[in-house]
Amino acid sequence: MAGATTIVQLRVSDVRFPTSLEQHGSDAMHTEPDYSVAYVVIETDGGHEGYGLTFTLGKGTEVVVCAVEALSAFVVGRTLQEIVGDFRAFYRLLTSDGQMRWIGPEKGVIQLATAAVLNAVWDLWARVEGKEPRKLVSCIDFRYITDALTEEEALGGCFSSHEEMLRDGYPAYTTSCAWIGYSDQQLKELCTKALSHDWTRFKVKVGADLQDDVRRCRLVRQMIGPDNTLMIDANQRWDVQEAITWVSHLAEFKPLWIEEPTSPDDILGHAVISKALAPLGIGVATGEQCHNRVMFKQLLQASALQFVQIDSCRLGSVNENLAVILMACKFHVPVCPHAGGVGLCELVRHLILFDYISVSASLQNRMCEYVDHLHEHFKSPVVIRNACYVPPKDPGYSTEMREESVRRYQYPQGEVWQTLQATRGHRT
Ligand SMILES: C[C@H](O)[C@@H](O)CC(=O)C(=O)O
Ligand SMILES: [Mg+2]
Repeated sequence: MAGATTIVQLRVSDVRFPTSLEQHGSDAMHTEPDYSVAYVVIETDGGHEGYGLTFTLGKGTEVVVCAVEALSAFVVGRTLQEIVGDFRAFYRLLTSDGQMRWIGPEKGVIQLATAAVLNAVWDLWARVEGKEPRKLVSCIDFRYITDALTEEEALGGCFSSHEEMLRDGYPAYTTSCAWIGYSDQQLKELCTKALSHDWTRFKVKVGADLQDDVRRCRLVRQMIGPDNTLMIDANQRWDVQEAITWVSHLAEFKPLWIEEPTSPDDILGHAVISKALAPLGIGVATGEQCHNRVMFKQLLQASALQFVQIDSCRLGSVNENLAVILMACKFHVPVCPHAGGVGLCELVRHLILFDYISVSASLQNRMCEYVDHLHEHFKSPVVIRNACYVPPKDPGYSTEMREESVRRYQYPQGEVWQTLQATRGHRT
């Protein structure tokens, strides 16, 4: 790395997209999401910039913005070299401040803010220089997980060639055909279109009404045929026994997994559901609201999930995602990241390529979520070829948004929101 680079400024914006107008992103628990981000820009004295974000659903983004501002004092004035020279210590500084940790620790709003800030640091670092495995493992805080994974074990990973990824890409599945607010007609049209673009794996939102679920799953299964893959996602709608009963009614449609059947905090509940559904050939997937490595450790130790859904903006950035990817490998559970939202596909492709090239060296039962909204707002948007993620080429973590997008969608002063409020009285 060149000479010392001091971070002199951190800016954060509340950027919201009115996706609820067309029910994009809707599910049984989040019926009208406005996909949003707390968007962070850090600037160095040498004129370098790093970009970071965390994903939100509209209201409350202002709270995350406030938490990012509270964390900025740990970042501004430090050199990049100081931070990445002992990234593990810096992660701990951010998450373990003797006063601030009281509003976490490592969970909720403060953890989302940590992700946004650290994603910006990773982006800055990746723009400035390359990295090697020992360095990456040194970024992980092993506190609370050494009973499941030690640093020595983490260093002994498998390695695979990146040539295959450059040639074929990383397999993806689509969630864009079957949000809960979409009509049956929309489902049909979107499935037809996706099939014509070589998609073979489809996720359907369920959990609001059983008869609707039966009809929608039947429709999608008929559209995609018996050989393509179907997943279902309840977004935490049920109690444990209710989940087992409800999903058993949907078993005839042969879903590969039920995602987030119950509270994301209920590890033993997930274990009970996993055990009950295993004879039906249905696995449990969870993680998009799993806020730290310790929760994932317990889910893995309790055999409570069969698919690990890391999230680039829910866990404390790359540092924690690396820890979870390595633990999942040790427990032989495939990582199938959560993506979509705003920018999650852009970020997560880096993590999934790391999993394949440096950790698992396997594609068995592995695929990464894809949602086809809002990529146009990013400077290095995701590229999908034959239903696979194409490896990114630009330096950095692909977190940089287009300036015009940030300006137009800034909440509430951006012109998009001003116009919506004036013309349609869109709720704020
Ligand atoms: C509110 C979000 O759109 C959520 O439904 C996303 C999700 O569960 C998924 O992509 O999986
Ligand atoms: Mg989900």
